[in-house]
Amino acid sequence: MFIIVFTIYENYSKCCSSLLTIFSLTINRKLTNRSMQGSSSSKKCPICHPDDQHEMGGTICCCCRSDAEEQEQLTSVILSREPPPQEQCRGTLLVFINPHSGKGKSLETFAHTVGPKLDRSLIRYEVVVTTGPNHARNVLMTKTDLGKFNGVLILSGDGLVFEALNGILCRDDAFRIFPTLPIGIVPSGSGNGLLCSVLSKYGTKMNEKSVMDRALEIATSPNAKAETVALYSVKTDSQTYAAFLSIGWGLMADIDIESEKWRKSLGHHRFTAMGFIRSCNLRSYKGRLTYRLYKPKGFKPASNPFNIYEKTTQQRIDESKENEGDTLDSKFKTWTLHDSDTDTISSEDEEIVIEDDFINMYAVTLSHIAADGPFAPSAKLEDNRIHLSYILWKDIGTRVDIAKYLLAIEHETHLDLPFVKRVEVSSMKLEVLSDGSFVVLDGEVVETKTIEVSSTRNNICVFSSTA
Ligand SMILES: Nc1ncnc2c1ncn2[C@@H]1O[C@H](COP(=O)(O)OP(=O)(O)OP(=O)(O)O)[C@@H](O)[C@H]1O
Repeated sequence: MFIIVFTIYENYSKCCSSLLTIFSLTINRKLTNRSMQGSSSSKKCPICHPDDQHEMGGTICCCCRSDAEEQEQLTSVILSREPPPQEQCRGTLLVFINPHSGKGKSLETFAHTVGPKLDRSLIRYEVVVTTGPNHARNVLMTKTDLGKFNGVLILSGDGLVFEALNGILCRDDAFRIFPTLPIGIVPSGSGNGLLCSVLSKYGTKMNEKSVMDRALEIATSPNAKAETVALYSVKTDSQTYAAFLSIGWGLMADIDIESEKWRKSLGHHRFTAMGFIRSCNLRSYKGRLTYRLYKPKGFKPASNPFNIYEKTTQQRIDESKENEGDTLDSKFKTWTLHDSDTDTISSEDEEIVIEDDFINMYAVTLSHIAADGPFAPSAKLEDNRIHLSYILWKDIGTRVDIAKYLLAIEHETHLDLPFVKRVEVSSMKLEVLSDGSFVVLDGEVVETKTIEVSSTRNNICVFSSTA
């Protein structure tokens, strides 16, 4: 009884705080609009004041301007900035801005904060404002001068990072580019697990402001460093992907995807609100999960931090070629799987198969999936093991257990609950045997009935600290 009351109370208070957030955002926007209206022109806006249309020359105020117009204006501010002189500049970034990510503030963040800071740091940039899904992917897939950049900066969430990496994966030089082209993130999306995992390693507090402040500092610093983050090979019914964060199916995947409609209004509170609804309306799904337990097999992953502006990507590629010699070139043509086919399979390496009714299956490769507590506290950036956890229908008592599980995630105690099974694996395969849920890879829905994930010895590099 206590738990029910407590659960309702906690969720109720969180819902209230979310409603307050919406309320304050609305008020804030109205106040901002009003103050801008007042200051912009003494003549009245012809849309706000249709009766005064006889008054010629009034400019349309910002609350009447469509989002598209606002975006166009911010884009032209960004594109018209004078770059620092080539001879003084420390390096160049390729920047992707998704104007619709999260609360839709990324253009504003770049125009007013990131751009001016990069200018002061003498860092040049080439900006791509993404016009829709696959824009960033196509640019990275086909760009012939990627080698001239010191890094890629992304103003969006994990979704655009995933898309960018999979654009690179389509290139012939993908496995040369991954470890030499650092990815920086300014958190503008609603899910920023990669950034939070990186920042938490250096003790940044996991709240929206601290994460944003630190991310801005690193993204615009001439002393920024990048370090290794493990990359995973994923095969679905029809495609191969590169992934860095998570594979979900069942409860948590549903919460993530079904709450997307509240992305703009609730921000990250959308997970709490949908979690509450879904634990009241619990569903289970039939599936077959096959995995192999992780063994280090002599692999010792390292962080390998380096200064981003000391060399361009091409210089880093050339340097690694010199150090390795041409004989190893084939290693950079495709994935280097952790469990190679040539390994002798011992009895401990055997695959374990579970066919059952699942409530949740969630596997992560990094510590954080969002800016709250870590989902897998023992996960390390460079380490290539997959932290798999799942809940079977037969193992839970009542649906209160699920509410307890969702609340426990915030307090980092979810993995200690008796009905949560967890294992560290080097490969896993999920076969979906009933409809109704989503298969979600790094926060993005993938249309498939089978998904196979393998640890690899490949890595990307991510902006992580300042010297
Ligand atoms: N201009 C655009 N309009 C609509 N979608 C876009 C645009 N540019 C990129 N996208 C797509 O939007 C998705 C952005 O996801 P991302 O995680 O970066 O942001 P987000 O706001 O946190 O989204 P989500 O909450 O869905 O994860 C990517 O899949 C990308 O392909």
